[in-house]
Amino acid sequence: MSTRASDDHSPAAFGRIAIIGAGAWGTALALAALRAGRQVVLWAREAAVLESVARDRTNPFMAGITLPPAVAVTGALEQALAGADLVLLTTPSQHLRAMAGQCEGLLAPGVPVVICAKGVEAETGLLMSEVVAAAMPGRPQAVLSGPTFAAEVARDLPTAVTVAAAGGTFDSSHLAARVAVTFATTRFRPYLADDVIGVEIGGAVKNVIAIACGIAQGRALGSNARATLITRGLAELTRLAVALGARADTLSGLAGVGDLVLTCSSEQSRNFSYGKALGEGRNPRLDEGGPVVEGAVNAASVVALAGRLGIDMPICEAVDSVLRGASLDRVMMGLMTSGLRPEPLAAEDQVRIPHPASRED
Ligand SMILES: NC(=O)c1ccc[n+]([C@@H]2O[C@H](COP(=O)([O-])OP(=O)(O)OC[C@H]3O[C@@H](n4cnc5c(N)ncnc54)[C@H](O)[C@@H]3O)[C@@H](O)[C@H]2O)c1
Ligand SMILES: O=P(O)(O)OC[C@H](O)CO
Repeated sequence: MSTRASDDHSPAAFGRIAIIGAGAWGTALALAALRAGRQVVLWAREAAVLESVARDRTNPFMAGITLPPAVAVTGALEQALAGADLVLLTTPSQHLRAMAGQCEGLLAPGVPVVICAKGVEAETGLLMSEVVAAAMPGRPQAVLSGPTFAAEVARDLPTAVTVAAAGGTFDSSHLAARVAVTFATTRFRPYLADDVIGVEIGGAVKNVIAIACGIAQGRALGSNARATLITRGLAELTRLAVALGARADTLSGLAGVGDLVLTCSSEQSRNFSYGKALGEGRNPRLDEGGPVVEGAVNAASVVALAGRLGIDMPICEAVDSVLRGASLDRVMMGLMTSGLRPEPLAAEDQVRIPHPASRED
């Protein structure tokens, strides 16, 4: 049984949490909040989820877990938000704007939201925090990210996350600090950050890199290839984050390296598994209404965002090309034979030596 971590100087925890989106992540976070002693209402969009919960307290998005009666589940958004003092937005990235807009019309002023989706909006190239700022003007917001397979959180396996919110020192009124104490237990440990952009870019881009690692796995390219993709993937997401105003060291934290390593190393990851299927020469389907594969949905928007900023992201570009139908072997050859360059981030744009095996340099 988990116990709540608190002390006399703790920021005030939020008491009643509305979780908007009963996919795997919303379901897992509902259990985490309940274990931390909070009242929880989970909003489900699908009739099939509501029927399944009514029948035997299970959720098709989270196999093998029985929801305790204390997690209230409803299909009525107004009911879910009534009396909430904190709202978690757990819908996938491309639906966040619409859900945030619906919530805004129903939610009391000043109630903060926590963004739990990882991605970049396809139509606008905006980060999730920017989407929410547009859909919920002036509303306090935080981002929760990090290495978190929902199924492990649901089973109460030890997990650490990053909670980021803007605003200087983490005093007791800081939103990140309040969200952290709301969720902290002996099995779920939040860390605080104020670099919202860095945290968001880590979560959005690692999904694309995980597809590349899955492809390498499916192609049996070996462990060296995977370590290279993770390391050079980190260089890519750090470059993009810094260009957007983030701090490079944020990307060495849980929401950067932590999530990148997790997602790039495990078939539990939907992004990694999707890439593996591609690498094996299969044609995996992205089912409307099925489990979300954010990297496949977001590769093009990450590449477009990087392009607008003039940031070189060869691995993300390679994944985007493969998703558009380019030959895997040609794309891999392109990655291996691009110009030779220094490794440290700070110097890598300064020198580019033509690769002897490439006719394009
Ligand atoms: N599953 C995880 O392990 C995990 C962990 C951390 C973060 N996340 C992130 O959380 C977000 C949600 O992922 P998930 O794993 O809970 O999803 P999921 O694949 O388990 O479920 C799909 C979700 O999409 C929702 N959905 C489908 N169509 C919709 C629409 N038109 N409008 C609104 N909602 C719609 C469904 O209701 C459901 O909540 C993603 O951005 C994901 O990257 C997931
Ligand atoms: O299963 P994935 O690939 O969507 O990854 C889930 C989480 O983002 C891991 O932190």
